[in-house]
Amino acid sequence: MSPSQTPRSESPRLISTATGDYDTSHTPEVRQYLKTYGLVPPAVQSFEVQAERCLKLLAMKTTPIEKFQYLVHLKATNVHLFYRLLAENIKELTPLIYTPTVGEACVRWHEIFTQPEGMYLSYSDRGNLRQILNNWPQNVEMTVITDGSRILGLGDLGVNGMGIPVGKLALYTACAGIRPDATLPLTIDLGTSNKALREDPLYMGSRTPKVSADEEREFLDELMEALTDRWPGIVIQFEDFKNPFPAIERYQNKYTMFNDDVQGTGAVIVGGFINAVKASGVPAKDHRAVFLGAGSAGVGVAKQIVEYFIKEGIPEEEARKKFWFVDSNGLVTLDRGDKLAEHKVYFARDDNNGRQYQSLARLIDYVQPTILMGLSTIGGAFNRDILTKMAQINDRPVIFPLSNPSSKSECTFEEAVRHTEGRCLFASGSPFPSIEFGGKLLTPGQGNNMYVFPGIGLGAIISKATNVTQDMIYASAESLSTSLNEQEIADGWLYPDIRRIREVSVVVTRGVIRAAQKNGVDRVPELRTLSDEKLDAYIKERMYDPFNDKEHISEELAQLMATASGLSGSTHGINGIVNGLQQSAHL
Ligand SMILES: NC(=O)C1=CN([C@@H]2O[C@H](COP(=O)(O)OP(=O)(O)OC[C@H]3O[C@@H](n4cnc5c(N)ncnc54)[C@H](O)[C@@H]3O)[C@@H](O)[C@H]2O)C=CC1
Ligand SMILES: CC(=O)C(=O)O
Ligand SMILES: [Mg+2]
Repeated sequence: MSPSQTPRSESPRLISTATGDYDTSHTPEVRQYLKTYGLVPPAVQSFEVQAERCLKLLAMKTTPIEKFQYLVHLKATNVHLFYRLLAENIKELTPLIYTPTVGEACVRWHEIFTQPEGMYLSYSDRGNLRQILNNWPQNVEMTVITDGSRILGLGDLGVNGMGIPVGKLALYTACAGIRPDATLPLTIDLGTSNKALREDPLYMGSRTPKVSADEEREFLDELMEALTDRWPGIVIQFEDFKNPFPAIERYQNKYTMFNDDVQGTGAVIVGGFINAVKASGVPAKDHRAVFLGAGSAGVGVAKQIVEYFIKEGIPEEEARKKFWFVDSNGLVTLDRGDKLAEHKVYFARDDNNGRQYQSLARLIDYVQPTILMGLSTIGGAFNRDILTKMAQINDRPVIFPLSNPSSKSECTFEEAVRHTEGRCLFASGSPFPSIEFGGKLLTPGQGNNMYVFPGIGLGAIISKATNVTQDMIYASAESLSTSLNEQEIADGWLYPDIRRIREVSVVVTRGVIRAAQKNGVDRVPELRTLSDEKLDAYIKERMYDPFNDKEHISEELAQLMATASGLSGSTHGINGIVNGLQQSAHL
């Protein structure tokens, strides 16, 4: 074919975002078809060659933020290549698009912004939300919403919080294969309590203080209705709200929604906790947990551990008493003299005999806990003294510093290992490197909701669930705990290798779908009769594969790609296609 020939068809073409059109892996025939012939350098390049260039470019960037920006650019210009690169390097790249780097990116969002990557809806837009949603050009299956009011452990960052929905949804695509063009990062601009941002000339949100709780509720009522009207079947994840409880209460039985910080975090920690309990050698009934931080994540985690204890045969009243919470005012007790937020009351102690504990160290002496959880946003709070105490009390202390990003982690992996003589059962919210200790290579667990939210979302989408029930959330935890392979179990890991996240997400998705069916909230009866094996195959088939994007490609184009690769009519994936491409000479 000569470059001057017209393409064989005007439409339909690759329509996702057209960002894959300039992919240098396309053959001359495909370029002709896409009308990109001559607009792309002549050589046809395999993914391996493309990846080599991307990784070299990434290595040339000296700071995490520069690397983050390069990956934002890659996603905007070649979405499939971005996801191929991410799939092949998930362990190395996740810290650059998610915690910890996304934390710094959000803090500096107003300085580093180059292009919009989602929707912004402001309080002043109320009354028109449904109409504004029409401006989003694609069909949406999954949205992540934040109001930016508690971004990781970094406080209220207003609309700078957009990095979080963008990062979470990139993981939805990378980990569970939700199509990138079916995701909507959504930031609602309800004002911010962050005065410095309000006064910064580069800040891109409203320069007003945060609206009241009543105003927020009215706005969210309109938004939830608008979203489900515009995209019936949409799954809505709430993320990083300072006070997430009213929305959970109000919407969980009305819409297909969940809150990731309360419910997703609870599930991921139960998933690892089940394995930690087994490894600790201490039966569930003998565990005692001290939590530093009694916010949405802390209470969400503890509530789900209570559910686990109950399933282990421990009565609820006894299970509830296994928790001691410390917040910024000390041990949470019923008689400490301040008005407790409603979510803390369930775990507030009434057996403290009037004694109030301000110091974590003294509380540890008093409780003698087997478990220490950190969801406090206080970096370094698990200091040498605290860790040493935990090691003195327990053979295998459970140490979970879960605050994000890394700077807010209550301790590092190295500190936990060193001060517990390598005996701790450890998971942190942000990743830490493996370390050598006592002649062994020790690898930390990452107790981050990224292990479950992709499967919760995909399970709800596939089963067309009317609601995300608590059983679906709990099922994600149980499924996660069973997803470790023999080697991971033998090595004493609490969570599976993140490099297997797509396999793990299939297991989690299946568990979530089965729970939806059990609760009768599913709307795809055909899936009920499938065996687990067949359901897994169905889930995998449904997942977007950046190496072999079959959707939104016309038959003609698919044929053209397959012909070029010598795989006519087959869907063997990019590797097959790439091998073919490498052999085909450019014109
Ligand atoms: N690993 C994971 O998957 C997740 C981690 N997180 C992290 O958990 C942290 C907390 O999140 P939320 O509970 O939503 O925030 P939050 O603001 O609702 O709660 C923070 C809690 O820490 C307490 N606190 C603050 N200063 C303290 C101090 N000096 N001593 C003792 N307690 C203190 C507060 O009183 C409050 O109870 C954040 O860093 C967040 O990034 C949250 C969700 C998921
Ligand atoms: C991981 C997460 O959701 C958080 O730190 O808020
Ligand atoms: Mg969060």
